[in-house]
Amino acid sequence: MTAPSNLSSGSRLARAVPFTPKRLLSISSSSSEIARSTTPSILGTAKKYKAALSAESRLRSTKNTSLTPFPGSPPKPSHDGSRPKTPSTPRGTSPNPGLLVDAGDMSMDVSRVDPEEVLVDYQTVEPGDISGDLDDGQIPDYGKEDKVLVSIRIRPTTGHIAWETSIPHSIKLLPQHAKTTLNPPPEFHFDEVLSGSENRPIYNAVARSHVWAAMEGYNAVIFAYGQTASGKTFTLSGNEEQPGIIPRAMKDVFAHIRRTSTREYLLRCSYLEIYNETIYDLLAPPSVAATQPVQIVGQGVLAPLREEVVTSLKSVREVMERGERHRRTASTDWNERSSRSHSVFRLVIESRERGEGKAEGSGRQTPGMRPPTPGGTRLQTIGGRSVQMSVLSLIDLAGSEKATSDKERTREGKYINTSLLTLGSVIGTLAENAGKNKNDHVPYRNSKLTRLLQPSLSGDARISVVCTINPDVSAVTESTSTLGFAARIKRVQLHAKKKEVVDTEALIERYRKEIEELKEKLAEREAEAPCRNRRLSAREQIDESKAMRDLNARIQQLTKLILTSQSVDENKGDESRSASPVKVDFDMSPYQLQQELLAAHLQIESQSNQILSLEAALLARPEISPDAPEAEKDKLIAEQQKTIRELEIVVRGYEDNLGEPLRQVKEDVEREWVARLQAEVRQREEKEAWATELVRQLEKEKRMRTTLEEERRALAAFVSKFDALGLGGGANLTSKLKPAKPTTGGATAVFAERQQNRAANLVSITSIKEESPIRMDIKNHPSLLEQTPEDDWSMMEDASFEVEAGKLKNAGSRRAESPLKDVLGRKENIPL
Ligand SMILES: Nc1ncnc2c1ncn2[C@@H]1O[C@H](COP(=O)(O)OP(=O)(O)OP(=O)(O)O)[C@@H](O)[C@H]1O
Repeated sequence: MTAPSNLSSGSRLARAVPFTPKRLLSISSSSSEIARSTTPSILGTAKKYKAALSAESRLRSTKNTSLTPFPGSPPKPSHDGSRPKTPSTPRGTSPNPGLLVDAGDMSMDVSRVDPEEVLVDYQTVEPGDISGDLDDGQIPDYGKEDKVLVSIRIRPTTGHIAWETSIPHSIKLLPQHAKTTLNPPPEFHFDEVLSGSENRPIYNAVARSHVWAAMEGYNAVIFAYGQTASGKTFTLSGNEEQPGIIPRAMKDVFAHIRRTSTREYLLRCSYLEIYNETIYDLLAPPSVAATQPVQIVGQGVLAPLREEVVTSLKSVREVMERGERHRRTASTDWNERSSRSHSVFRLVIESRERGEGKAEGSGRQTPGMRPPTPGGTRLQTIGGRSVQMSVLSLIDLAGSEKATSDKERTREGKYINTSLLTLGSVIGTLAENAGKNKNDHVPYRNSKLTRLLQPSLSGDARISVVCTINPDVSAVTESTSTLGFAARIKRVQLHAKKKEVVDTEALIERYRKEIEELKEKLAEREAEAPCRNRRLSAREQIDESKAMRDLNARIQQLTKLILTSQSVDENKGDESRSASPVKVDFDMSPYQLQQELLAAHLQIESQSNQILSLEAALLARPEISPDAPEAEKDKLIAEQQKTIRELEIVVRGYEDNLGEPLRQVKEDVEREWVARLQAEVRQREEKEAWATELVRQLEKEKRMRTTLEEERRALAAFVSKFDALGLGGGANLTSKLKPAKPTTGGATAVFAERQQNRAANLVSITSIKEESPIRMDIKNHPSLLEQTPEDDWSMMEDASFEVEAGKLKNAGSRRAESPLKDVLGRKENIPL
């Protein structure tokens, strides 16, 4: 299906909506004097909502039955001049004094009423509150819990349409309207793409699931975003014929209560606007609102903020009407009644299970006794019935716009555009963080709007966004920008959780009761155990003891839970806290925040230590409550004494039967091993002494061998010299001197004799070795003199090192008288 047919078939299109910007009555717009009453209140739907309106409201609704004039048609002049003036006129000087009186008369300020008296349940909802097309009996599907529900609403136009839509999910710019023909224009896909002037399908598609989620305990936010005059207010507020999301949501709230017979509700609403970066309370008397702007004091916590308790659709209507009257709207070049501020309608829904009868005597406290913390629950947790709390926020953003011909409007437009730009960059960063799993800084603080939305945008709410666009060719740039915003917010990740405040005292009481019951059961089983075990098979006995162990484990677990709940209770201060208790003040300096964080860390640490020591103390103490009967205490003491006696017997038996023999064995073993160790040490010392001696001898013999070698060489030189001189006989000398021939008794003979002596010496050394303490077959081994120092010593086994000290000594002394020494001693006799 294509857009033109679709868009032009909208039910309201018979009354074509010219969208071309027009200067509207420049005098009235510039003077900011257009009465608000020219626009019918969205709540002026007396015919549709059956509940009766107050006389005051009726009077107003009869005045305001005319439809919103479409841009282009001249605004109706103010009849009574009661319209609150646009910003140039302070709100406190509203010319309608009746408004101030109304505010006081009709209000049910939550701080002045007893919440227990204004509870709503299925019995108190009037059938008229839920009649009509909403109560169709279908409970909506909540959709994707972790994603923002993003829908596009295309307003009808009589102009030339630039967009092609494939209802219900996609929209694409017609190629001929694209800035460049290089790339085909992108196709955008959303959860819903809707058109036409019917508000009911819009509500069902984009809001109903979120309203129900809020009733079930989730925070929910529904907001409209788009260019000025694209239909945001029409979508959220609607008109008499086409009530928008807010009135339909309120009707659905009561429809939900009507069909939930098990719970009772406390509903309170507030209405505020952000105008030129200041938050104003639309429900406070204008003089108060003007002088005391609302501050954001913590995550989603606003003060001072008037909250009105509502008990019926009629009361919601009255409250909303009051707020609507105070909203700032003005005629601009594009919209006859343009919202000049962002408006936020909040409904705080608290609920708990319905109890039996009234709350008297059930622990409830009179209002005022315990002042509620800002952002905390008003409803008390009674008798273990926890309180669920959620906030439904319905936000009509001001529209982005170009500079107008009016100075005041241009100034407002700057603020509007800046806060929308900040919203865009916050959404962009959140989308980026979600897509790339990053944690980049999100600039929430750059505008009041984003600060207000921070808890929701951080993921603590279910969010539905309706992006309204004008499909006209003249608005392609703005519509493309709106679709870009819609595409980005679709990527934001949510993780909204139900908020529940638990009545810890009741919980602890419940745990205590369960422990008592379990202990009784355990005692019964233990008492029966002796005779029962005789009857049971081995298998059954195992099962039985497992069951006992399970009972014990459950008792331990419950006792731990009591401790944890108690410590939570001690820390909760003066008010039951919600499950999301962290309230950070945005205006704190980083240093203050650091200090807070440090203090919180220390507190957590000391608490966990406390829990651990308490657990240990609990485990160590006998399992009996202090207020138990004396007989029970005596019984426990007797049992403990019996256990101690048994343990003593066991210990004595151990001593008698095992202690003594074990000691003897130990002593024997010790004695034996000490003797062995000493022997080993002795042997090792002896081996070391022998090795040292051996090394010493080796060195000595090496020296002797060197001396002998030198002597042999000297002798040989002497002999050859001697023979050369012919002194030894037998040698033919050719010299004049004619040396004598060596004779048989000459030097050669002396040399031969000396060689013989040397051999004899060697034999005598060998004989010394035979007496060595080393038991080895020395005949088959070379003597130390014939060995080089590098020779392998490893052939000497340990066994051969049995030292006989005497032999070693003798050998030593004999070696001192070795014949080698004779040879050396006779060296000087050798003729040179
Ligand atoms: N879907 C629609 N069907 C019929 N009329 C519509 C539709 N959408 C918007 N209009 C009409 O167009 C005019 C401008 O709409 P509206 O005031 O809701 O725009 P807006 O986006 O809230 O503008 P602003 O940002 O300036 O407040 C109104 O007269 C409204 O009745």
